[in-house]
Amino acid sequence: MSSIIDVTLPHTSYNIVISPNTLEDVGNHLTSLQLGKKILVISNPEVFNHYGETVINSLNKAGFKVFYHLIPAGETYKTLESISQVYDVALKHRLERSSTLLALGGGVIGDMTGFAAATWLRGINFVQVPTSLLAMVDASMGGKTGVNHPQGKNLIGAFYQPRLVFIDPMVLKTLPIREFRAGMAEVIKYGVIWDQDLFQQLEAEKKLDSLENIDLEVMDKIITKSCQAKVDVVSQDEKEAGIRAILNYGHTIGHALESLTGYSQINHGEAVAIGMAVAGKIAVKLGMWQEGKTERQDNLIKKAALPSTFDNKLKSPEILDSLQLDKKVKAGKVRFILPTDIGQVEIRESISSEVITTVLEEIKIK
Ligand SMILES: NC(=O)c1ccc[n+]([C@@H]2O[C@H](COP(=O)([O-])OP(=O)(O)OC[C@H]3O[C@@H](n4cnc5c(N)ncnc54)[C@H](O)[C@@H]3O)[C@@H](O)[C@H]2O)c1
Ligand SMILES: O=C(O)C(=O)C[C@@H](O)[C@H](O)[C@H](O)COP(=O)(O)O
Ligand SMILES: [Zn+2]
Repeated sequence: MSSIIDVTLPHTSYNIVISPNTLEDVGNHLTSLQLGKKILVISNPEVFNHYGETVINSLNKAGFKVFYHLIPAGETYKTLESISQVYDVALKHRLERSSTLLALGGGVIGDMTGFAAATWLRGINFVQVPTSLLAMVDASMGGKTGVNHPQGKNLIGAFYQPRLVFIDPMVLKTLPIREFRAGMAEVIKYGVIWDQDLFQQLEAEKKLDSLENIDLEVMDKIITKSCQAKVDVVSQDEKEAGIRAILNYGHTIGHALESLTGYSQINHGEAVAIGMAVAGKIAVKLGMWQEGKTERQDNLIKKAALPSTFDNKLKSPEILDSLQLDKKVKAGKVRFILPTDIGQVEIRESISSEVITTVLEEIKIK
């Protein structure tokens, strides 16, 4: 069964279409958007080998003139250099203001394609066809686009909304298991910050560690509920002036771990899982929520076979330093998103370095 979530924002609106087994129809969903004829598909070789032909045939059938450009897979390619190559291809094919960049891939491809679309000719159309669980439930919607700086995650970017997000959950069948688990981290995040029903549904599942262990209908519901949670938040605060910061739960520490390890040792979802474990423990130390609730969160993290500890090669002082580059820093103060209940969080500043260091030391692999 397919479902549509409407995203209504002050200056634009678009649909998130969740439609299992219908990737070959993606072109038809674009015909009503009044796009120009040219579409440049941005993907990586892994994803393109699986789904490139289906998507390109579908776009051709719907009357579009299609080009493609592949960027090697991985977070280490989420750079300005990769964006520069997209510009060169856009120039070569004479993309116009009415042309479209279509992201076919995970969050790395989606964030970069969105940023290229936001900046080429000062803004051309952008469509998301997310293929990883993480991109389906989070990265493909809401308009955060950009690339990493060697010292800090997503430091370069723009808010730029897609015209359509088209999700076919069946493509998850080829997603490597480690990446499936990474997506589960953001799903668990929504349970903690926003949707206690989702949290309880995740608790009711025996396993969350692979697609094979989850009924397909349940998986579709998990994806839909997660998208709805993100849309509920973003539609109240498109550019993170306030409440949207809660979507950053687990990311304060998570992003620091990703950048300090060169974007190559732990993936984004793993970093967020560790970050949520840290945030839960900080909240307990501050008396904001109870040990039992941290355990419930950490059990979900474990059930998804995600990490909640990290290697002790990283020193707490360098992690504390890296937190200063977080985009939530305000007037020089680091802000954390901390849980107060299942389904509820608060934005807190002035958490002492001592509390953060104590928790970091507690959760390190000894
Ligand atoms: N813009 C946002 O709101 C937002 C939200 C969350 C995360 N992000 C960003 O998203 C990125 C992480 O995204 P990700 O977890 O998708 O990582 P990713 O894009 O690196 O994809 C993970 C891996 O899975 C492969 N893959 C993807 N779909 C596949 C499929 N169906 N079959 C086979 N292989 C497939 C990719 O080739 C890649 O090797 C990070 O850069 C993070 O910062 C952005
Ligand atoms: O959409 C948001 O807002 C989020 O914070 C979602 C996060 O899962 C995502 O990783 C986002 O890219 C992080 O944003 P950043 O502003 O901290 O780079
Ligand atoms: Zn994230």
